[in-house]
Amino acid sequence: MGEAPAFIVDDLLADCTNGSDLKSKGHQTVVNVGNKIFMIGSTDHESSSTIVVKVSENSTGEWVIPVVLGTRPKPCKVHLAVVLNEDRILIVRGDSATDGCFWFLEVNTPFVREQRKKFGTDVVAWSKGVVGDAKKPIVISGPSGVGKGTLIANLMKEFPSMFGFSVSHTTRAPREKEQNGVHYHFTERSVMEKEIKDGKFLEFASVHGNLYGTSIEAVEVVADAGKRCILDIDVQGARSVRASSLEAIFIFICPPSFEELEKRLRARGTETEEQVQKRLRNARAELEQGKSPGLFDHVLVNDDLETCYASLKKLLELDEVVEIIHESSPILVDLPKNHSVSKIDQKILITCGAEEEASKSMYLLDLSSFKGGAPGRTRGLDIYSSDSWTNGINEGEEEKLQEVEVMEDCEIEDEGWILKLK
Ligand SMILES: Nc1ncnc2c1ncn2[C@@H]1O[C@H](COP(=O)(O)OP(=O)(O)OP(=O)(O)O)[C@@H](O)[C@H]1O
Ligand SMILES: Nc1nc2c(ncn2[C@@H]2O[C@H](COP(=O)(O)O)[C@@H](O)[C@H]2O)c(=O)[nH]1
Repeated sequence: MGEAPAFIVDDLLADCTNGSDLKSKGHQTVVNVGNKIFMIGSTDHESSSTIVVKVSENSTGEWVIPVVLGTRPKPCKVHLAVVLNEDRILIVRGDSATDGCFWFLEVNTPFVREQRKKFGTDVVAWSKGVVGDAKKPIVISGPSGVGKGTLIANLMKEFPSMFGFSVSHTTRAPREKEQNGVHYHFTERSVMEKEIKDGKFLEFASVHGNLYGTSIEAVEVVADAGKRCILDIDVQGARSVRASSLEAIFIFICPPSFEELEKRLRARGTETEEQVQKRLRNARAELEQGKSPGLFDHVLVNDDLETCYASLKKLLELDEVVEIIHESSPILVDLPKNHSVSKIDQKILITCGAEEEASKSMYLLDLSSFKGGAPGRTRGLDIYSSDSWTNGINEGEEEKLQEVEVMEDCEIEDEGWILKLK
């Protein structure tokens, strides 16, 4: 039997208050997860550009605003909320195309639990849902001067619509041809330290005397553009990403010899002698760490550039790919206030329009193979509209879905914030 969905406060208010002024309080949903209640949405008196989250312990009834991580969805006229696996809440925004429609509010995932310890307070994290199975991000590491940037530039040039570069933050000064926002976000140390403290970074490390880091946004921007993200980060960063929930492919690039590495670094001519010495000292340690068991999935030796690039393309299964740019046409989920939702296993059926309406439409959201999550996107969602939804549902499940109780009677207490099941 499926779980009951969250309560849509607006709808409940409409059902239960017979037009009292409680109805005018913006759109919020209230959901119970474990011993906590989450209010998601905004009220008329909250002029926020994003959906607000409040949390209350069941026992206290007092609302607090938790630390909210990740890019947040903008408020919308109507949304629905469904608790999934007791650790995240699915939010379906009513007025967006599928690429901005599905959001996950993580309330007790491993990432959130880890952040809660770090902040010493309640933490929730947003992760945008991505329809379809976007390919895993690629982490490329290796000592300075080995040719990571050159290999990445080749990939981006040959497959511009397939790959996007994760633009890191750094406190180092820009080189002559480097552009802010393209090669790096060049940042003051104090600003970057504050942003790290605020949880904006997926990973960061002190590298050759400067601070470098990948913001969550840098990775999300690439995913939003429908591209596969490439991260050029040092071994410490790769270790942090490995420990995070971002599922990626980890590739280590080695030089053919230490002498050749030194030659390339000097020939590049971007560092002072002192900096070259420092980078070479660090390179010895990085080459050792590159061998750490379980850290890298692939090791490539960049001796001849063309050969190494061909090997990189082969392991990314691009050796026989010719880039074709095609536009996808997303399904538009038009979620009116008048909707209902049912859940069975990992499938969510959204019915728009009243039962008796001839024009009612249905969407089936299949979450059975979702992956990833905060920090970053939740990938692998499938959506079927009423014309095609039987494609996404197994034999017998259609009947089971219809058995699910959609709404239950409720009582409103405390101006509609706390809802009690009868
Ligand atoms: N296979 C190769 N053979 C010879 N030179 C190479 C090869 N690959 C890259 N180079 C050259 O080596 C220099 C360093 O390359 P690149 O800047 O790509 O290294 P990197 O690993 O990105 O360094 P960093 O980590 O410092 O950013 C560049 O001048 C580049 O043109
Ligand atoms: N941990 C991270 N390392 C990063 C990041 N961005 C770049 N790097 C690594 O720093 C060194 C030096 O880079 P350079 O541009 O100053 O030559 C190199 O190994 C990069 O891979 C990051 O966001 N996080």
